[in-house]
Amino acid sequence: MKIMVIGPGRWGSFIAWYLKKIGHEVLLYGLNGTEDFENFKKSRSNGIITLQDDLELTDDITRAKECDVIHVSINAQGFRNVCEELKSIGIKNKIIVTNMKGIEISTGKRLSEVCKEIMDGSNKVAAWIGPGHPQEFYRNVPNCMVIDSEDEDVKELLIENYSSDLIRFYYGQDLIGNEIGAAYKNVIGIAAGMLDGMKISSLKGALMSRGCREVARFIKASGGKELSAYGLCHLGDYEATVFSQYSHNRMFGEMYAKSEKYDKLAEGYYTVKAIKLQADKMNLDLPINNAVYKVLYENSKCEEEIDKLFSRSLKKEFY
Ligand SMILES: NC(=O)C1=CN([C@@H]2O[C@H](COP(=O)(O)OP(=O)(O)OC[C@H]3O[C@@H](n4cnc5c(N)ncnc54)[C@H](OP(=O)(O)O)[C@@H]3O)[C@@H](O)[C@H]2O)C=CC1
Ligand SMILES: O=C(CO)COP(=O)(O)O
Repeated sequence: MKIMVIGPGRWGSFIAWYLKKIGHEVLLYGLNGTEDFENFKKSRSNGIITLQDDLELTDDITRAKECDVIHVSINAQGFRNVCEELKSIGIKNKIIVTNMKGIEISTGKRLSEVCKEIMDGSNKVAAWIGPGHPQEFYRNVPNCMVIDSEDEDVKELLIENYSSDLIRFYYGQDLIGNEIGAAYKNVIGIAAGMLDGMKISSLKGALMSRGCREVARFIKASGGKELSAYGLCHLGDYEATVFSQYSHNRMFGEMYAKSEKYDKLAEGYYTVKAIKLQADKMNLDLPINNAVYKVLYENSKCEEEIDKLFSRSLKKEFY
């Protein structure tokens, strides 16, 4: 297949490298003058991966018209603008794959919903999510991921063409739950980092268990399947987020707890706000999201929020 990947960052560059490695024709699109794209133009490397010589770099978005599939891997809050741009150049009859984890703050929409709202109805949308860091894949450590879509044929086509001994794809069965679970795990990752920063990492087991229950409640209230909280897109992504040295969200949380600055993209910082706004509208009890939100947006101290979580009324485990 001929494929464009939009976003030459940590994950987009890996997606491009991977798709090229398994035999597809790949264009990696970036904006001139941005650090990641300029580095690839100069050295074909970002310090994590080195792109194949015949993987084409382009700054011409209209070349998306030549492709069968368009992947997008930028910051989730910027996705609407990319959809508008693709629409403005007349993109039709393509498969759009979201390689991002987030929920739009201004609308509370999942990324596939944003895409469907804006793009021409002839396009199909899919989400490729689940655990995995480029640093691990690049040293040939395999992982299991998910491709989900409302369109069964698109799911089939992508999974047939993208599976390899490096990535074992599972057929997603709940686009709502999988997109929410993938986005929410970054909030849990920030909470995990805060525990590390406070030197109380032993609470991560409780965080994972209570986190899954909280996410399951939010997924159910949003029309998805509770079970998806326990699938690859959420629980299955905890090792890569709650424990990994490579997780930007975990590292952001750790540094925040230590009052240190972190300048890489941590999607959970935005997702926590999107979820808080939705939870307030839906009158939902999401204590971990609420605690992280209070720390990041209302100047509460991590220790104060832990105390509040522990002094909540006693509950049945599976309420
Ligand atoms: N296992 C998985 O599924 C993983 C998923 N992710 C997800 O991937 C997404 C991206 O994360 P990550 O790669 O770490 O982020 P990065 O910040 O490393 O990469 C984003 C890149 O997109 C570029 N960009 C932003 N806007 C545009 C635009 N309009 N057109 C072209 N390029 C643009 C950025 O340029 P600039 O430098 O100017 O901002 C940057 O190079 C996130 O949603 C993250 O959650 C990440 C890792 C693993
Ligand atoms: O989604 C990821 C791993 O699966 C990447 O997580 P971070 O953005 O926290 O590094």
